[in-house]
Formats: sequence, C-alpha cells, structure tokens
Amino acid sequence: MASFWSLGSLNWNLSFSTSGRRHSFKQRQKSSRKSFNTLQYSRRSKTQWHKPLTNAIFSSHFKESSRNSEFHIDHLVAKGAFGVVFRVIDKNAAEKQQHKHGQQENNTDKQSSTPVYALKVLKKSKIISENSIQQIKDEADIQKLCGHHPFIVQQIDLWQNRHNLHILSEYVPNGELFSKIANFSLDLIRIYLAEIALALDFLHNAGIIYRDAKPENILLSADYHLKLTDFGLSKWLKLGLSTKTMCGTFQYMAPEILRGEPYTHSVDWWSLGIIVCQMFVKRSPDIRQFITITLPEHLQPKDSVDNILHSRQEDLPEAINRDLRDIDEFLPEEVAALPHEARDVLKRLLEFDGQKRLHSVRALQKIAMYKDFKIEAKYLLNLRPLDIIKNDNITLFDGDENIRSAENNIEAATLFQNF
Ligand SMILES: Nc1ncnc2c1ncn2[C@@H]1O[C@H](COP(=O)(O)OP(=O)(O)OP(=O)(O)O)[C@@H](O)[C@H]1O
Repeated sequence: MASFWSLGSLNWNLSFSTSGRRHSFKQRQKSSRKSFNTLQYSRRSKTQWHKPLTNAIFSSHFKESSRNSEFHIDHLVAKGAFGVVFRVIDKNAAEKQQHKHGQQENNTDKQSSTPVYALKVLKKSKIISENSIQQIKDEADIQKLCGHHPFIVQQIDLWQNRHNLHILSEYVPNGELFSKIANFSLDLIRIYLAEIALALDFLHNAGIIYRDAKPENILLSADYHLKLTDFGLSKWLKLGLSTKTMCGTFQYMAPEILRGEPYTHSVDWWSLGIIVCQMFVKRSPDIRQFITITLPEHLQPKDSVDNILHSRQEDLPEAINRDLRDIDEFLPEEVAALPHEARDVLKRLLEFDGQKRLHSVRALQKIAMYKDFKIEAKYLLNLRPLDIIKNDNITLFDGDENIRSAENNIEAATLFQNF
C-alpha cells in the first residue's frame, strides 16, 4: 500500500490522503443516485423475498453460491476503498498438490506450485451507499472481457455472499511497480512503457477508457513483466468519443480533466507520461504551476477522498489555466539531462493539448525510443526484464516482509472473519 511513499523523492503529492479509494476519486453522478432511489422504493414495496434483496441487485454478475469455504486466507495484500484484497490458497488444489508431493522433502518446489489467487472482497452496503452498483458491474465486465491480455490481470471468478462481493483474480506476486523498483534504466523503461501502452491501447480499442493509470495499479508478475489491475474507474467509451465525469488520481490526471472539460481516451496516455517521468527522474511534473486548482475550504488536500465523492457539483475543484509556452517549463529540471529519446517520449505523452498528445501504440512505435524495437506482446514477453534489472545493477526491494508479518496475518484473518 505504501508504494507511493517508497519513491521518496517524488516531491509533489496533490493526492488526497485517504482511507478510502486510495487517492482516486469520482464525481458522484445524478443518474446513479436515481437508481439508488429506485432501489429503496422496491425495498419498501416488496413484502416477501427468499433471498436478500442485495443478492438480486448483484446476481447478474456475481453468482450466489459463495466459494469462500474453498479458500484459505494466506495474508492481507491491501485495503482499498470498498473492501480488501487477500492472497488466498485454493484448499482443494493445495491438498491434491500435497498429496502429489507426498514423500517429497523439497519445500521450495511445493511452495512455488501452490495454487494462489488474489481475492478482492467488497462490502455491498458500501457499494450501494456510494451509488456504485453500476460501476462495480462495469469493473467486473471489463476485467472479464480484457483479462486475457498478457499485460492485464486476469479475472477468474465472481461470487457473492450475504454482505460481500468477491472478485477472484490471478495473483501477481511481485507487488506494485514502485514498491520493488526505485531506479529504472532506459532499457527497462522502454519495456515497461511498451507493456502498459499495449494494455491501454487494447482497452481503448475495446471501447474502454481506463482513467486510473498509476504505479499502484501496475503490478509486477513473477518474471517482472507488468500487469494492469483495478478497473474501478474504467468506463465503456467508444474510441473517438468523449466523456466529462471528473475522476482519477490528482497527480496523474490530465489537464483537460482538471479543467473540467470533456476528455477522450488520450487522458490515459497523459497518466502514462507521468508514470514514465517518475521512472526516469523519480519526480512528477508539477501541474499546479499551470492549472490552479481551488478547492472549497472544507475540501483541502489533506481531506479524505470520501469528502470529494460526496461533494456537490459546485464544490468540485475550480481550475484556472496559465498558458504553457514551453513544455520544458513544466517538466522537472532533471529531464534536461536525459537522453534525447527519453525527453522526446515525455514531451509527446505530456502534451497539454489532448488532441495533439501521443495516443496510440502505432504512434509510439514511430518515435526514436522504439527504433529497432517491436511494440508487440509476443516480442516483449520474449524479453527478460530480470536480466536487464541484473545487468543494469537495479536494486530490487523485498516488499514481502511486511505482508508476511504475523501481525498482518492476524489482521487478515480478523478482517475476513468480519466480512
Ligand atoms: N491480482 C492481484 N495480485 C496481487 N496484488 C493485487 C492484485 N489485485 C490487487 N492487488 C493489490 O491490492 C491493491 C488494491 O487493489 P485494487 O486497486 O484492485 O483495489 P481497490 O479497492 O480498487 O483499491 P484502490 O482503492 O486503491 O483503488 C493493488 O494496488 C495491489 O497492490
């Protein structure tokens, strides 16, 4: 969870400290409030039902036979806005495996083939009270449709019990992008930028805008390739169309979103530009110099995102533009010392004008950084990021110690029991 802070020298944090949706926020929509009223009405009007009403609300997407008893909770991975993520072990498969290994003494082998998954558990009551029913269904649909992509986390199953929704996904074992790696070489960035670009381009072509690209949602697989997760702010939107709901994580939000203007899929490429800039120089550009966001007094950045979620339209940040004469004014000064192809890619991704911004894999392929390099999944998967990490003397942090602490395991068990 603390990956943001592991990049200690990131000097600007306009994100909002939050116990809720970590640093992300979404403006409440009138339409979803309406659906909540409808829900309350039907709750009153119906006198008898066999299953809890909340089951019916979600049953189109989350099957009603809970699979909770099939899994051991191994440990708590993260706490999110609506619930928690656990690392779980499939009991049956683990038993079969143990049986198979029978007399074998080699513990390492047994462990490496343990059938583990990520289980996201979300509180129905919170989803209903936040008017996020459709959002959670879209999240489930989108991950289901796109999870077969090599750089997107695959969804395995969805179910519910009386109080919670469950999303079972493949477990991505090496944590969030910046919790393991703090220094990135040009060769490593070239691979990682290409992998996330492919994932975003795939989503866009499937008629989805992602809207929450940030290091916390980019996970490192066993062989240190990347996987995009968390479709909580994604929305169905055909390529070429625009939308205007103000949402995202401040530090990664494109200028047009901050200005409250209609925006397109190119906002995801802006966020990618911010992430790439962090990889190159360990700092984010400071958009506050160019867009002054004036929050109402009761909504200062220290406040929880929940406050913003609940705010009325007129309470939302007001953005005032200052003209940008040269992109170098905006980028951190360390960028000037980077090689030409690195500066070039940053300038193209962090183009203030959403229409002029680089916004496709095809365009990315044409720039200097990708000369003699194929931005294709097959090509990338044949590369070995771990070799580059070793060759370029990049330090890997062991983020697992915390996760495996006894305290964490007790907290996980208690949390799960209470769910
Ligand atoms: N499949 C997975 N494998 C390993 N870790 C995961 C997986 N899915 C999620 N996580 C971890 O759990 C964190 C929270 O997951 P996710 O973003 O899906 O939940 P959320 O409730 O939407 O959180 P947030 O409020 O931060 O957006 C991720 O940032 C990541 O560290």
